[in-house]
Parts: sequence; structure tokens; C-alpha cells
Amino acid sequence: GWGYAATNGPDKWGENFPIANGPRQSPIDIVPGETAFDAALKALTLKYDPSTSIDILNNGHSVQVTFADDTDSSTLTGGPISGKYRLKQFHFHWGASDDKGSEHTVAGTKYPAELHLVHWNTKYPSFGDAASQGDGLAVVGVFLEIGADNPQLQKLLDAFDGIKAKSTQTSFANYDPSTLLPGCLDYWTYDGSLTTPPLLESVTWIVCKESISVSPAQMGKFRSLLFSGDGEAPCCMMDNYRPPQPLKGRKVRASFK
Ligand SMILES: O=C(Nc1cc(S(=O)(=O)[N+](=O)[O-])cc([N+](=O)[O-])c1O)Nc1c(F)c(F)c(F)c(F)c1F
Ligand SMILES: [Zn+2]
Repeated sequence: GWGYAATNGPDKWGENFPIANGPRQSPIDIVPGETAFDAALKALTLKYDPSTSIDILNNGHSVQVTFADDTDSSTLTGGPISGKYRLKQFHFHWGASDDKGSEHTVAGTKYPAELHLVHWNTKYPSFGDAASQGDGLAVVGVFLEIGADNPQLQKLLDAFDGIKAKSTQTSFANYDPSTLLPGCLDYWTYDGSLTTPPLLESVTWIVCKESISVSPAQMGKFRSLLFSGDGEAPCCMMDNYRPPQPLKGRKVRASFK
């Protein structure tokens, strides 16, 4: 299957997923001087209910926290989207060292990690249906920047010991992902895709301008997870990011001046 190694990584994904070379692929390099402020863009409204968090999973590509999405308890509204989108999961992308790891870049700057909160449009009956529609998904991206220890992140990292290997998971209840959001929710937005196979072009991307902090030791904890399964030769989970893709004429709008 696909991964991030030289043999099955981003340069090879087009062999099984031809949309990899499509017109609205993600991530992209965001160049602030080339974005357009859009006064019509609304503020983001993220309403998350901690009781909807279910479990934390090493899915072999990232660490993912999954949420119950059978009711409108944890939703995204406002921002560039119309209607209501439900939170399905959040996960991260990170590097082998602190000088890389994010998927989106800002005028070429790479951050050590990037958080993705994946939501689906409730005008469709399920996540799977939404994922195949041009307006089906909305992913909020938050950059992690090296700085002080982040206590909210630490709750997550403390659960990693039970999910080191691929396809392991443990219950992870009462976690409020809004504690991972920056204080200011100014954002850039553009039409894009999933950044992992199946690379579906169904994502409205909402990338926060402000980052949250992560300490070097906390970054080390992310890198202690494994791509490999129990009983396989251990392979540290790192550099699980796709590099920026061609903009192909797309406009990036800013919610702020
Ligand atoms: O659920 C998905 N979550 C997901 C997205 C991204 S993402 O980086 O592409 N993203 O959008 O943030 C990264 C990771 N991850 O763990 O690294 C993920 O687990 N992907 C996904 C899928 F697996 C399918 F088989 C499918 F049919 C579909 F529609 C999907 F959308
Ligand atoms: Zn992602």
C-alpha cells in the first residue's frame, strides 16, 4: 500500500491514484502577498463536544483521534463554508527534524508539524458520500511551531504508549480538540484535496494563520510512533507529509487584512 517511503511515497501515488496530478490538489505553498482579503468571509465557528471523542488510533500513516459523528454535537459552521459540517477525526503530519513536517507551507516556510481537523458536510448522508463531493469535506489546518511545552498536546502524547504500532488503538474519551486551536482564528482558504490517498478533490481547506506551540521533546514523542506493525522491523513514523502541489490557477483568500 501507499506510504511515505521512496518506494511508495508521494512521488509514486499517481500510479494508483491518477487524481494526484489533478487541478485542485493539496497541500500548497501559501504566499501571503498573493492572497486576496475577502470581506465576505465569515468568522469560523467551531463547536466541539468533548463527549464525542471516542478513540486514538495509529492507522499506519498518522495518529488519529476519532469522533462520534452521528449527531451535530461537534460542528464547523461559518468561515468560507455554507451549511454545517461534522467533525469526524483529527490527525497530524510531522517531520524527522524540526525544520520540516507541515504539509502547507507559508512563503516556503515549513513548520515542524501540522494538525488537520477533518469535517464532512451534513447535506450528505455520510462521511463516505461527502468525501466524493466537491463541497463534501472541510479540513481546518493548524501549524505547530517549536516553543513552550503544550499541555493540551501532552494529554494526547501521553496516550501514545498504547498505540506505537500500526493498527493499534485505545479509547480516548472526553478530549476537547478546541484546546488545540490558536487564540486567533484568522485563516486562509482555498479549494483542494485530501493530502493522502485517495487524494479526493473534495476539501475546502481552512488554514489558520496563527500556530500553536510544541516543544522539541513533544516532537520527539510524535517520532516515537511507528509506521510498522507489531512483529515487523520497527520504522519510526516521521516525514508523513505530502509536499506542496501546483496551484493551477487557484485563488487563495484571506479572512484578515
Ligand atoms: O478519512 C480519511 N482521513 C484522513 C485524511 C487525511 S488527509 O491528510 O488527506 N487530510 O485530508 O487531512 C489524513 C489521514 N491520516 O491519518 O493521515 C486520514 O486518516 N481519509 C479518507 C480515507 F482514508 C478513505 F479511504 C476515504 F475513502 C476517504 F474519503 C477519506 F477521506
Ligand atoms: Zn492530514
